[in-house]
Amino acid sequence: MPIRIILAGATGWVGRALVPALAAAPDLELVAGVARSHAGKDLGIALGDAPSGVPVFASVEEALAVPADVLIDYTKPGVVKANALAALKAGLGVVIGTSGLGAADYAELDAVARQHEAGLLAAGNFSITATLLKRFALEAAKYVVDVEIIDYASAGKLDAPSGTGRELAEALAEVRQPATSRPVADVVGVPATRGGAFGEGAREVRVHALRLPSFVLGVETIFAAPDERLTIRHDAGASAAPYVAGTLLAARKVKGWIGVRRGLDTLLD
Ligand SMILES: NC(=O)C1=CN([C@@H]2O[C@H](COP(=O)(O)OP(=O)(O)OC[C@H]3O[C@@H](n4cnc5c(N)ncnc54)[C@H](O)[C@@H]3O)[C@@H](O)[C@H]2O)C=CC1
Ligand SMILES: O=C(O)C1=N[C@H](C(=O)O)C[C@H](O)C1
Repeated sequence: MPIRIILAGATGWVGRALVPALAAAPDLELVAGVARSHAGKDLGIALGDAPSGVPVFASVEEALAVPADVLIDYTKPGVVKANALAALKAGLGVVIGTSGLGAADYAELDAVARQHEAGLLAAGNFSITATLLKRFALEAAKYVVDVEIIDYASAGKLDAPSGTGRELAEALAEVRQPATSRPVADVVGVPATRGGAFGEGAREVRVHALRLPSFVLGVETIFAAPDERLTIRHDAGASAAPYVAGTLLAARKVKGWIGVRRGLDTLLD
């Protein structure tokens, strides 16, 4: 029997790239979409295609009336947590692509997921190359003490840092060695220019978020030692294609554990 999927954000940039991929996957079945502006319509028609038989609801709460196994969420930072909580409480597995949540949110979601014996996979970036950046950066942090992150995105992006940059910073803060840079409390001038911090004390990781026209999403991880530097950088292109395969992989796997996992890297060998 196929895994039944509710897709929140079904008419968005990523959502509309997932719809045909779900339709082409024999082991997955899209049973409902969520998109406030198209509620009550057939999803195929909402996307300008032939009727698909998939209903569109205004909220995840309403869509949960349709029997389903997994919620995929690509909506907005302000709504994703409530969507995930509703789905976990209904016993669904949850796949989160939406950015904006951090370690404290995921700790809360983990408690609810365990209470309801459900799994959740959140990835700041479902593309394979961005996932490799995280893997390589975590490896580099074993050998190089100092690291900071630059997070580039479009002028209109709601959240800062990006989901990609935040997941990377939080993961690096878990494994990095204490920085050699001057503590921010000792900085003369405008300390905020040293960026936002994830983690504690000298092990915190500083993220510098740029929001400018022409960028989609880029994350630059800069490791430095005396007289040398290593830069590991990922740049997203203009289409949502790179996120599709990773999202579907997560939807296939997420019923296989209880609690929260963060990062597509947790599903790779
Ligand atoms: N993890 C990853 O690999 C990626 C994550 N993202 C993140 O995914 C999120 C969505 O990105 P896009 O598709 O570009 O956004 P978008 O703005 O194109 O689409 C958002 C969708 O959410 C729906 N929506 C908005 N508010 C809603 C609500 N209250 N209830 C239900 N649906 C609602 C909209 O109708 C729309 O269909 C962003 O946070 C973005 O940063 C984007 C690309 C890749
Ligand atoms: O908002 C976007 O566009 C993107 N957001 C994701 C993030 O917040 O990391 C990543 C994706 O490449 C594009």
